[in-house]
Amino acid sequence: MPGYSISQVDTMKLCVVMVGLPARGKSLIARKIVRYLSWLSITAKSFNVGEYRRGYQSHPTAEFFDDENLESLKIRKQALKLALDDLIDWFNNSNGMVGVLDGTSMTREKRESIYNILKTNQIQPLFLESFCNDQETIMHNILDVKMTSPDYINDESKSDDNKIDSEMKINIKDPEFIINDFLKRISYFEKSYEPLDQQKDSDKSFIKLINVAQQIIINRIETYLQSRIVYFVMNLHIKPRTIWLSRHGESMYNLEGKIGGDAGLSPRGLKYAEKLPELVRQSAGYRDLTVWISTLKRTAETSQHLPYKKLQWKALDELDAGVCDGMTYEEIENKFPEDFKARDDNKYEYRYRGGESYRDVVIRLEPIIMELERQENILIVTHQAVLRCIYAYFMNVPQEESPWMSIPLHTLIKLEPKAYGTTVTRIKANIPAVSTYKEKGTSQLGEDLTDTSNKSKNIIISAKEELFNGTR
Ligand SMILES: Nc1ncnc2c1ncn2[C@@H]1O[C@H](COP(=O)(O)OP(=O)(O)OP(=O)(O)O)[C@@H](O)[C@H]1O
Repeated sequence: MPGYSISQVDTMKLCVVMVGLPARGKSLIARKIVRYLSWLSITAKSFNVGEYRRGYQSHPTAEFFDDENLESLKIRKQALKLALDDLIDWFNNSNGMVGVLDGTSMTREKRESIYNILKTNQIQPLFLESFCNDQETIMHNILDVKMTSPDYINDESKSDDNKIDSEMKINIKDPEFIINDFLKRISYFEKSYEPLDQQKDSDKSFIKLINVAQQIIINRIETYLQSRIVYFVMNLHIKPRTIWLSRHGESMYNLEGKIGGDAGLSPRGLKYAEKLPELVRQSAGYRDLTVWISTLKRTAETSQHLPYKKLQWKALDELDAGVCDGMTYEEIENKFPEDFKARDDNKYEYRYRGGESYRDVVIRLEPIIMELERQENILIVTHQAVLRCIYAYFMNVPQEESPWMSIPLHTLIKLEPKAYGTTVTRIKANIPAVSTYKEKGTSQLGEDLTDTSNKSKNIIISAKEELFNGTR
């Protein structure tokens, strides 16, 4: 049986309607909401109105966004209509639960019309405005994401450079042009912008983020799902940060092929613990960071030489194998053959007798993810299954694939979340360890490194690699 999840709490379809001027982080927030909800098994999808508009006008200059330009106004209205149509289709035909309409929804009149269309289709609207008047943040955002926006960058697949150049009559890669053009675009939007207002919009459910999360106004938050979204967006920040992930060093149980338990480290595991501070220093420099470990001995031993503040989290403990705790996979296959097969068939949902499933682990990790969103530089030393779940959140790995990802021992993984993706670097310690990877359909441990057909297993392996030799 799948565990309890927030997806079962509200049955109502919900549409988050983004509101705000360009370069206010709307798309970024929209994508993060979708990633967070999908990780919690809530079917979510974002519909970006700009992408629909690009179907008609791929490289517009600022004047395209002038409301007095009737020709382009028609195109913009059409793009919004197509995005809304697709969103409603998705709710009706793909069991959608939370859709995000990622446009600007500048005026009260436009929002009212979106509100009515959604209500007619039994979809609950939740407006989410990112309001920002801090010029430094706006300029940072333009430099961060708009210099590489498809609006300004030539799409190779269209390969008609001359046409685009003549349409825009500019050098599309000129940064100064992009900044000025984008600022002009914003000024056109400003002419009609009507921010959400506590009095005028008092009948609507809305969240208003002011200057990232300096101030937050919420209005008519009525359902559990809405309140989860409020809580999530409240915790987002835009400061640069890095997250390092490491499994504990090789344990005595790992050597014996046993799962679970609370064993200490093997001699090679202890060597990894000794090398870890150097590995981290090499990657983090002199940044201050906090180390999060589980309550199990092997993570405490692994982190013992790290010269940083440490926090223990029960939620970071390894997936509970219930009655199979302390057994080898071979023993499990002999003693519980049906369970062994059931787990291979659906590893995400399978719950060990008296223990946990991956889904259960995800649910207990939610506070960890929330806290990670709030924090800056964190190193997490934890266990294979837990690490897979955390990695899946940052890298948007689908549930059916995440339990099969390969995360080897004695390897430090560096995640750098950026505006539109996360950079991964894998740093090997060069200290041998057993493989604890179990392929589907066998009880033997070890990876077939020549087999490149298993997409999920290779997700982490394909990350950029850095071999650490301690001499750099
Ligand atoms: N709450 C926020 N307020 C201001 N900036 C933010 C916020 N959240 C994220 N950002 C920043 O916004 C940038 C991403 O901008 P994004 O493209 O998502 O803006 P947008 O509002 O969707 O713009 P457009 O309307 O042109 O599509 C990133 O640099 C990110 O750091």
